[in-house]
Amino acid sequence: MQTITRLHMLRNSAASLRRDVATLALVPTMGALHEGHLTLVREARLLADHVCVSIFVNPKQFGPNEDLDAYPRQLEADSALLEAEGVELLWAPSVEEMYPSGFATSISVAGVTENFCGADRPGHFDGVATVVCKLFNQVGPDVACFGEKDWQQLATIRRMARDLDLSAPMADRIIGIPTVREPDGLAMSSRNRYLSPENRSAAATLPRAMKDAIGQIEAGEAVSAALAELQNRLTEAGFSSVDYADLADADSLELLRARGNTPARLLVAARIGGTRLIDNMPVSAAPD
Ligand SMILES: Nc1ncnc2c1ncn2[C@@H]1O[C@H](COP(=O)(O)OP(=O)(O)OP(=O)(O)O)[C@@H](O)[C@H]1O
Ligand SMILES: CC(C)(CO)[C@@H](O)C(=O)[O-]
Ligand code: BAL
Repeated sequence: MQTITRLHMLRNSAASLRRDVATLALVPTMGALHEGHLTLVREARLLADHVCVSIFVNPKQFGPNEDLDAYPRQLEADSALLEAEGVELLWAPSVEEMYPSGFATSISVAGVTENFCGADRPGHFDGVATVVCKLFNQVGPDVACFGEKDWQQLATIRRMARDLDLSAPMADRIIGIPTVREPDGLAMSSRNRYLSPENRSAAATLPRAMKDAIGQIEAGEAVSAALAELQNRLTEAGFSSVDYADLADADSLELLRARGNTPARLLVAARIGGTRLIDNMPVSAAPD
């Protein structure tokens, strides 16, 4: 595996991997890799001849009081994991390489970013869209893989790719990979390592309570009652706040007050011991 930190070298290496008819998949990450990321890498391997993984802790998607400085950085350990997966290219630019002095452009996607993390983290999705557009242009992948764990992020990137007619990758080659979970159901996340053992065990209430709420909604119970019960269970388990717990149309992310006849998603963000956890799960459409 080649590790590259300078853009002119990336362009040569990515171009040479794509020579002939070979295809290239990109898996964008912020590092601190876990099985969720490695699952994306394995799926990417099935979709293209070569895989490039990017590791870049993107300052533009962190708010002023968020964990940019504390975010785990472990390039050597990550590199060894990727090497073992047979990844050909690791793109690990510095902040200066990604955002040279004078950098002045931002991509803003309306609509899908309006609620949920978009409302709680102002500017977050502008930062994500901007860096992902740059990563696409830098690497020029045929396909790119993202986790469904970050459902709103995936919807934002797909919207951007459609709206800007991106060709590397085409919007329909932006692939969502189902959330990889710990044995107790908690979605894997680099931020789980912030949790104390006590909070880590309480955190498993999140996916359990979400599943139960979905069961109630699918059985015909009022959405508001199911969501209220979900919030109570999180509070009882030791979550200090619930940033949001809502039902949305799975594609547009418009809020739904009742289960409709299109696929929906239950999305939750909640804090425990200072750590903000997010999760989302499908809610099937109501039968006609
Ligand atoms: N448990 C998971 N299952 C599937 N994909 C995942 C999982 N966790 C992260 N990903 C995906 O990996 C990619 C890189 O995510 P990132 O590096 O931010 O990791 P993360 O674990 O989500 O970190 P954070 O704790 O910052 O949210 C994203 O597309 C993300 O959706
Ligand atoms: C897509 C991403 C790599 C952009 O920085 C990041 O938001 C992430 O890791 O999910
Ligand atoms: N995986 C999402 C990246 C973030 O929370 O900034």
